[in-house]
Amino acid sequence: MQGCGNDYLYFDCFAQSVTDPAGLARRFSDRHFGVGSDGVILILPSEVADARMRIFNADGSEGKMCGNGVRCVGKYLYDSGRCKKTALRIETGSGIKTLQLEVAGGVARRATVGMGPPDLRPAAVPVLLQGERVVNAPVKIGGQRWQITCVSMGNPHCVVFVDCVDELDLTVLGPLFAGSGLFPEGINAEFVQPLGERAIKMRVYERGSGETLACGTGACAAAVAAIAAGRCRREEEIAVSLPGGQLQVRWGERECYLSGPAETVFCGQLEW
Ligand SMILES: N[C@@H](CCC[C@H](N)C(=O)O)C(=O)O
Repeated sequence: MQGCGNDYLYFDCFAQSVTDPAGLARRFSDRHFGVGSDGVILILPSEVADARMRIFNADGSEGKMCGNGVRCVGKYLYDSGRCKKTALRIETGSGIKTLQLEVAGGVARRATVGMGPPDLRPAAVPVLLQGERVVNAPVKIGGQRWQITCVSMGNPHCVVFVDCVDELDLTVLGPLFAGSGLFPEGINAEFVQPLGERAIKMRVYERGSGETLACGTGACAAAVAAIAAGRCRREEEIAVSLPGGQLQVRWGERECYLSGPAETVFCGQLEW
């Protein structure tokens, strides 16, 4: 399934167990020698919610949360009949997320997720700035000066505002940020071009997967950073344009809400 082109291989673990999800992700995420994906997501039974999800990046590392993935998990639960409810609760590595599905023609097409409160003082902030609110903080990465805003959406994000995202070479910049030594837990780096008070355009270099067509937690982090930096208005829903499509983010009183599509690409069986 994919959400704005952020594609994962999903395994229904209600009826089977996957013993080596990290190895599976490394083997089958490869776009030439595998199936091709940004990683693997396991859909598991939960004792406290309708289901539990675990996300593994393409390099086998485990993430705590995936905004595009959790929408697809909701779609799978509904479409497969495992949980025929439009209001769902999914357990993730960063807590239980609530989902509201939009159904048309008998299948779930879109979902809105309560992503939890953003944290502008995340534990995984750059070592130099630990404990501080990191908004437009000056740092030097790759011999160049940048202003970074750090946001945790259950996973770590570093947001940088730029004039034009299309001009950037993320295959160079992404590894520079990741390898800067500032982010002990690794980092999802979002490069964001403000488009007004209610819209931003962004590209993302994800921890463990490289550049992806979209990142749900990243879209929330970017919108929160744009509001914190005074570039967008908190009262408005923010349209986030990504290479794979558009997501909507609203920073409500208590938490962030992420809305966007969820689509099935194909179903099949893997022999491994
Ligand atoms: N693409 C995801 C985030 C996946 C996990 C991330 N790479 C990490 O390691 O934190 C999303 O849609 O949020």
